[in-house]
Amino acid sequence: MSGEALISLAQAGVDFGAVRALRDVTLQINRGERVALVGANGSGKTTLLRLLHGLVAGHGRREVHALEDTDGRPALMAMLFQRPYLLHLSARSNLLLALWLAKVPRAQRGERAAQALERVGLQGVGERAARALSGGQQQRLAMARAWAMRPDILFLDEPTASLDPSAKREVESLIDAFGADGMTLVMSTHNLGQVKRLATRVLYLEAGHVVVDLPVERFFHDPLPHAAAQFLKGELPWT
Ligand SMILES: Nc1ncnc2c1ncn2[C@@H]1O[C@H](COP(=O)(O)OP(=O)(O)OP(=O)(O)O)[C@@H](O)[C@H]1O
Repeated sequence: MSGEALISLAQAGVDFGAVRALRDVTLQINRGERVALVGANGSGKTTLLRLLHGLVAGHGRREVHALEDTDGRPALMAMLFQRPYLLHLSARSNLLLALWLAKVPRAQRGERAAQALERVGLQGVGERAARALSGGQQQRLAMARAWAMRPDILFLDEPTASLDPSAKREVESLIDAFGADGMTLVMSTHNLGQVKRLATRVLYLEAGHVVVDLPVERFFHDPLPHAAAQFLKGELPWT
């Protein structure tokens, strides 16, 4: 149900040796939200994505909630990285392999892979080598692979940072469409225009701490703490 809690963190943190990458994070990701994580380099955005996904061990409490409309199944998650990790196989075989790893029955894999390629507009290149596709196509293939898993939550770590403007637009419009389909999105980005276009809620991180957590329109209009305001004005490094 829209608005129900999917993941909660309470007093959560992550240390890498002596580096305190995240500290004292208490928040909830709710169904249907599109959350943007912003902040300077090293502020902890990627670590927060990884902690929410469960890819990194932290301290404090992390809870993945049972969904109301699925007999108590916990939310399914997928992650998209800045540079997609694709194997030296055809685009279609990359999808088939992911479906096999996800234990999708063999009889369904072909159809699911074809649907996923079509969903991202790559139906014409299924037999081409994945790594020979353009950067934008590779990212769309990674999105198809995530979509094929039918995740409730998609985490995206700077998904358009290494793309040219036209590929960026294509990937952005797919992210937007996934959100419109009801997928909950949590995305780190250095692109404030993208935040305006895609997000409903913004978390601003500073030195591993979530300093601002606001609906997107308030983030761009409310008075913010000093460093966050400087960041918005482009006076802090964020490229
Ligand atoms: N595997 C790791 N081992 C040691 N330190 C790490 C590791 N991953 C991240 N860090 C440190 O944790 C802090 C937060 O890093 P993180 O990558 O989460 O920041 P970020 O906001 O995503 O940065 P960027 O915008 O540059 O991607 C940084 O000081 C970083 O150097």
